[in-house]
Parts: sequence; C-alpha cells; structure tokens
Amino acid sequence: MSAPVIECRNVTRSYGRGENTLNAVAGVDLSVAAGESLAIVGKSGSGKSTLMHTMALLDRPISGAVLVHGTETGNLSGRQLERLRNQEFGFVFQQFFLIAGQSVLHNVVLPLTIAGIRPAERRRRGMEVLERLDMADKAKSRAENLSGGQKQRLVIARALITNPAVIFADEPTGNLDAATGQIVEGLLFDLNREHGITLIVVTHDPDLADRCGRQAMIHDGRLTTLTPAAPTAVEESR
Ligand SMILES: Nc1ncnc2c1ncn2[C@@H]1O[C@H](COP(=O)(O)OP(=O)(O)OP(=O)(O)O)[C@@H](O)[C@H]1O
Repeated sequence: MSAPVIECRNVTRSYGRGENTLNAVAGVDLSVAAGESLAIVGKSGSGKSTLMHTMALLDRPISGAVLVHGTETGNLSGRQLERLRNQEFGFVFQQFFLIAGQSVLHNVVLPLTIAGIRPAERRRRGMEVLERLDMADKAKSRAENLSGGQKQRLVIARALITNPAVIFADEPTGNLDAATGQIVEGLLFDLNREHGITLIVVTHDPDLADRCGRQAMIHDGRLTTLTPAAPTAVEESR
C-alpha cells in the first residue's frame, strides 16, 4: 500500500462561537492512500463539504491535524498553504468558478498564472491538457459560451494543469444531465486509474459513490462508517 497522501488526525472544524458553536466536523480520523478513490457520503448538512475543505487546506481545523505527504500543515502560513494547494491539489466543484469574458485557455491556465509560470509555457501546457480532454478546438472560445459538460471538462483541465496528486470533486456531476454526468465521471475515474491521481469525491449520488474504492459516511460531523476497511490503493504513477 502507498503512503497516505492526506491524513486527518482527530480533525474538528466548527462554525460560530460560544453556545452557538457547531462542530461541522468532529474528531475525524481518516487516511487517504496515494492513488485511491474515496467517496465522502452522508445526508445534507452532515459535514461532507466542510471535511473536504479541511482536507484540501481550504479551511483550517480548530483542533487536530491535517498531514499532506506526511507533513503537518497546521504551522504553515497562508501563503505556504496556498502554494501546497496549488502544487498538489486540483478542484472540480459543482459550480464551475469560471472567469466570464475570458477564453477557455485563459481559464485553464489560471493555476499556472498564479504560480508565476511564463506565458509561453502556460500556453504549451494549457493546449496539451485541452487536447487530452478533447477540447483543443475550444481554446479560444469564451468560457461562458460552453455547454455544461464542456464547462466541467474545462474545470477538469484546470484541475489537471498542475499535475496534481489529488483531485477533490464536490458534487462534480450535480449540474449536469445524466449522460453528460457519466462522461465527466468517466474522465475522473480514468485519471484515477490511468494516472494514479487520488480522487476524493463528495456526492449524494450512490452510483458515483459505488464507483469509488472506499466510502466514508459522515453523520453530524462524525465519521461513522468507512468501507471497505482496507484501502484499495493503486501504485502512484506520478
Ligand atoms: N460558513 C458556514 N457558517 C456557518 N455554518 C456553516 C457554514 N458552512 C457550513 N455550515 C454548517 O455546517 C454543517 C455542515 O455543512 P456542510 O456544508 O459541510 O454539509 P454537507 O454535508 O456538505 O451538506 P450538503 O450535502 O447539503 O452540501 C451544516 O449544519 C451547515 O449549516
């Protein structure tokens, strides 16, 4: 089995103060092996997105620790967290978070722009990833003019551009019709299987959850069930 790419140790994340404090995630221990696929499931409001955001270093836990490749992240500065996120993680959320008025290519290379990569290199890598997702002919189109499925493919291209170790997907097919959702789902699992990218998916969709190697069930912020007990990790191929 590969070493954990992400490890949560007794992670608690709360909202509000005093008697209004709500532990949206409470004492979660969870280890994700490199190359596995994990679904985070549970009822609405159970804490799935909060857990994912905490694992993805978008939110800090109020207690406990999140380790990435074995490194404790609690002492990192905001800038260091941002760099780690940008290098290691890709994000595919239900809302596409596209910059309207800008081209598909501009949107795809955004993480490289943030990382300070030069324009020629950005363009080369942007076109490469768009070709991989069969979207090269749309490179110059305005992002807002794409169909829903094309937008989500753009988002996957943007998530892939930094060659991430982990893709976090929060209801990735939630805004898509069933057929388009299947295509996007297929793409995500191909990346997991063929490129060893770890996939962590928050979903209400039982079929999508079933395609993942493991399922973590969250109830009132607590991890209640983890199935199967042993991770089905594939070799990391990065
Ligand atoms: N920014 C916030 N401020 C205050 N409370 C919040 C905030 N974000 C989430 N919560 C609360 O934390 C709890 C967990 O929310 P979270 O979004 O993680 O659940 P979820 O399982 O992802 O829900 P859903 O499936 O509906 O998206 C909920 O009770 C929610 O109301």
